[in-house]
Amino acid sequence: MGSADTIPTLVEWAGGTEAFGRLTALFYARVPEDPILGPVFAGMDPHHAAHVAAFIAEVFGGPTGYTGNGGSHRAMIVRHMGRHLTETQRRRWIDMMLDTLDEAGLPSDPEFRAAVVGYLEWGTRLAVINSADGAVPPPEGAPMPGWNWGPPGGPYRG
Ligand code: HEM
Repeated sequence: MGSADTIPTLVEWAGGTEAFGRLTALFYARVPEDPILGPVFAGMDPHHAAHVAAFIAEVFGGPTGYTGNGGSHRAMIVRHMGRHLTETQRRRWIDMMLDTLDEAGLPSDPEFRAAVVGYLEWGTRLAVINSADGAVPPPEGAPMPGWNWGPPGGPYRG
């Protein structure tokens, strides 16, 4: 974690990539029993939770655990294409993710949660758009998105 005069990345503030591993493991363990999300993720890759954790941690300023293992921004988008995700499914995904952030013990301070919610709104709405007919994937080599603290600028430390 950054010293008092440096701004930590969102991953550092959360306690490292492992915190996101905890989050997605809990989330995707629950998904099969959910009446709305269960069918969407039927046949999910067994490594799905770990891949999503690596992706989010990389976006949040952590190590290159997704692109360093063959993933890319484009590959992630392609995984959503043709799935025709609905607003109901998106909303359920984000609602469950917000509950799981609490259960997995990720930081609950206003600055961290504002940044995370902003990202989840952005990312889930893009997932829906990219899952619709006619979506065009980004080019090979398109950079991973990066997310940071946004307007609050960093965690509040008194
Ligand atoms: C911020 C939001 C999201 C992120 C960061 C994200 C991330 C990812 C990633 C990284 C993959 C590829 C995993 C791999 O490489 O194996 C993936 C696949 C997938 N995502 Fe998302 N996703 C998001 C939102 C959503 C939403 C809202 C839905 C549905 C309601 C969804 C449904 C799926 C499905 C069905 C797959 C394929 C799973 C499989 O068959 O293995 N995603 N997502």
